[in-house]
Amino acid sequence: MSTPVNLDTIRLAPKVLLHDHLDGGLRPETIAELAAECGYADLPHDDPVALEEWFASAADSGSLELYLQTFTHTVAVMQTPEALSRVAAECAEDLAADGVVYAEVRYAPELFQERGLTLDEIVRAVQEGFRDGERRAAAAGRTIRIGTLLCAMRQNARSGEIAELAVRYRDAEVVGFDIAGPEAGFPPTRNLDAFEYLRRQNAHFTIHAGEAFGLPSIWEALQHCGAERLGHGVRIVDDIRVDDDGEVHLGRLASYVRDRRIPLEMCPSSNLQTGAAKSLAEHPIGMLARLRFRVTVNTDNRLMSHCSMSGEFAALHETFGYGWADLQWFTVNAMKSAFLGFDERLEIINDQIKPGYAALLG
Ligand SMILES: O=c1[nH]cnc2c1ncn2[C@H]1C[C@H](O)[C@@H](CO)O1
Ligand SMILES: [Zn+2]
Repeated sequence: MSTPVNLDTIRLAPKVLLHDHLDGGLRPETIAELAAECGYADLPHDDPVALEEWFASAADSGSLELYLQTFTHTVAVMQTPEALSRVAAECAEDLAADGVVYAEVRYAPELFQERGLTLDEIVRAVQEGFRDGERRAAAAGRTIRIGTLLCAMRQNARSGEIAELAVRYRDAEVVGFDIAGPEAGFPPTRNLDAFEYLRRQNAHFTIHAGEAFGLPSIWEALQHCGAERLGHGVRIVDDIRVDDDGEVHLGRLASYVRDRRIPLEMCPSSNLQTGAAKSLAEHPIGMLARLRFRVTVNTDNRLMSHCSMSGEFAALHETFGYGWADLQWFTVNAMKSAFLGFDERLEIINDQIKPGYAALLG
């Protein structure tokens, strides 16, 4: 008999997460402790419970720009190697405890240089933290593997340096590159040199696009920059028309995205906060999944968006009625789209994902 689908059982299901920001997923207690240790006095609250509520409500702003302002406080307490390693280790532990078996976690190294760390010191500290967290998760009976994506911030002009950094650490579990930050006014083509360099290096990258800005940003990300995946990509629905009789028409860009199986890193809770979608029921993920786009489900920022991978799956189950077969489909989509080698992706699909869902399906 099939196991009922609810938050507790979803936690047991193997899950894959491709879009999660390291500086968007700190434990509130850790923020409070790190702030006290490093003398950061500008936290809106010292109490972790109040802090947790503050992040979720401040991020629930209706605009990406306001949402991003909340990161000032997490970034402020992540300026030493010890703090970076701790945050990374806890991230791995928390994801593993939620049943995530493979995650790609991203962050922008350039944000952690306020106290003089070099980019290499930052990457090494985070990688050590992830390895430590993977070991601690294993000791607690959970298997997780974390790949890292390095982000360049769209509003800065350091994408070349960060792309080189990602390539330098490609054999140390840095699996790719991304650009993040405010979308309007900062088209991805500003970073063309970095993307061309990455392509010459046969390196992987995704681009935040089609979140706060429409189709032109998706088109540029794919056709000018060569992105392999789209961070969010929700606005692709602007190129899909549904007639009154229900007939669906895909424009050229939407067709391209679906035909080429371009993975969409969709982050429903985050999109509700930034105004990219009005409600989960109206979120384009429903239509895009129905049309069999390569949809993946992600958290974006577990702290600001007050969510978890299991929570996102549970909300989708409640809103769209998705069952285990659908949740497995999202998970396999994500694993197929990961920036890990083909053989390693296949191993996780065959050894962890399929048996995990088979047991739940009964
Ligand atoms: O959803 C997002 N869109 C664009 N940028 C984002 C989003 N979530 C987080 N960021 C930014 C803020 C972080 O400081 C940075 C790197 O993780 O990425
Ligand atoms: Zn993001």
